[in-house]
Amino acid sequence: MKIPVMELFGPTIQGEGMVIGQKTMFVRTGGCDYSCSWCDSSFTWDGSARSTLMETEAIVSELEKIGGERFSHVTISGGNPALHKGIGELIELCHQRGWKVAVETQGSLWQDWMLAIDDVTISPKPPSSGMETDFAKLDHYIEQLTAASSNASLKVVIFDEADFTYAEHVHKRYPAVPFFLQIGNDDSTTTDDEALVAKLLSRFEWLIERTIESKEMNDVKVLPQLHTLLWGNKRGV
Ligand SMILES: C[S@@+](CC[C@H](N)C(=O)[O-])C[C@H]1O[C@@H](n2cnc3c(N)ncnc32)[C@H](O)[C@@H]1O
Ligand SMILES: Nc1nc2[nH]cc(C(=O)O)c2c(=O)[nH]1
Ligand code: SF4
Ligand SMILES: [Mg+2]
Repeated sequence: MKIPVMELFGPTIQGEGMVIGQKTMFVRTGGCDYSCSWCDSSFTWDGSARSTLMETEAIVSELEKIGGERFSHVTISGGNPALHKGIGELIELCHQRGWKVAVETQGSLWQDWMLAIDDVTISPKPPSSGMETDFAKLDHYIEQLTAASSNASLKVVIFDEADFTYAEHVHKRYPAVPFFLQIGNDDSTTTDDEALVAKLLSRFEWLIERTIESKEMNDVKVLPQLHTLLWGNKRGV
């Protein structure tokens, strides 16, 4: 089956969430059912860049070509990878080669292949994104993953106080799911890395302090986007 691919890159490290630091390749798919105001990968859905329709075997060959034998983990992100049925076949091909597979999605669309993923990150969107969470859909998502004992986590990006309140609500609704807070990057186009890092570290400190204050947030992890601290807004890292 064919999948629209925006970019394939790596090996790099996973810069976010539950498997932060994990050496991994990335497959970034095209298209999203959301349009978050601060999306750092808006080229996947805003028409500014083109995807390439690729057979799953060709994706695997390309990963082998650019990553050689220097990886055993593949992260599928987007856009929303859950738009694409063909990813089930891609997961199978990766597993046949002994690679683990992670996915990044916002939890708005379900695919049965989600149950075959080794690390599922669900990132529901807070008010600052301009998107609205369909909690009935998210409930269903979490139920299916929990029933299958999937290795899943929730990750909420935080820009402001309203986002923090939203995150408290989400964590309270799904207390058994490992929960991550991630600092938001409000300037995902600047090339001034020094100023960007200074701003992100100061926002990170604010988020840590805010979390320390909150009695709803006793069992959470607070993280930056490690790749942004290291490489700024550079694409393909
Ligand atoms: C580009 S999205 C693609 C996967 C999926 N559409 C999603 O949103 O989960 C990958 C991750 O980047 C996060 N992200 C996007 N823009 C960001 C920004 N400006 N600052 C911090 N995190 C951001 C998303 O919340 C998500 O967790
Ligand atoms: N290094 C690195 N880590 C990431 N974690 C999530 C990413 C994404 O854009 O989905 C991402 C990315 O683009 N690069
Ligand atoms: S859901 Fe993810 S890819 Fe889609 S617009 Fe939001 S951050 Fe970007
Ligand atoms: Mg990213």
